[in-house]
Amino acid sequence: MIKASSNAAGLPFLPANLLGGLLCLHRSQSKSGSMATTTMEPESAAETSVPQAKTITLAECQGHMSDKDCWLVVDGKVYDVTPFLDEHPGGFDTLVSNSGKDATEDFDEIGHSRAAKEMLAKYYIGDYAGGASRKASKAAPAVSGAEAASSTLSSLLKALLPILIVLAAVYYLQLTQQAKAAA
Ligand code: HEM
Repeated sequence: MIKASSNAAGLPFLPANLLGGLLCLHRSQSKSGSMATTTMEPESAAETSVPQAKTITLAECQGHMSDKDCWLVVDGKVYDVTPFLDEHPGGFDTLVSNSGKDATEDFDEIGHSRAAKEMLAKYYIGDYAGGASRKASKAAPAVSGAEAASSTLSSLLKALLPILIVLAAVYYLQLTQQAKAAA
């Protein structure tokens, strides 16, 4: 049985301690979650840097936005589609107008065939420094089990918090009534 203690103002410590403990637990969980991410980063960077892909920034891509020199980004990768401009069944202008930016959304919206997706490899020149594009960033949370577990715990605590506050209030009222009855 857990006993409640009182401070100088006669307030019971138990609910506050209970809540405080839970909040600390929550905080330490989030901290360990972020620590895990930072400590794991160099490892995964080392793993991915083995093939030594060139990283290309958005600014670099923006220097290649003409019908003579055309770079675009699809799914976190940069493609120099200059030799393909005249062959593109969707027209060279669609490629030029999608150059110098992340064209993933437009590329996907067209519903390009598997053959078209396989053609991409022919024009690959490096990885996009702007980070994973829409498709890649959607897939990322699914593979991170630790992050998913941490967010589940976080939402569980958020759901429990109002209940704990109500319980603490009821408990406090009971104690004050008992104190009044005893007086
Ligand atoms: C490097 C990137 C790209 C490659 C290799 C590529 C390749 C192709 C190929 C092979 C087709 C023929 C249809 C198919 O097989 O799906 C096609 C059609 C098409 N593409 Fe692309 N494409 C690229 C980027 C883009 C982008 C960024 C757009 C922007 C909207 C675009 C718009 C279109 C359109 C409108 C068609 C015609 C679809 C139709 O007539 O039904 N493409 N593309």
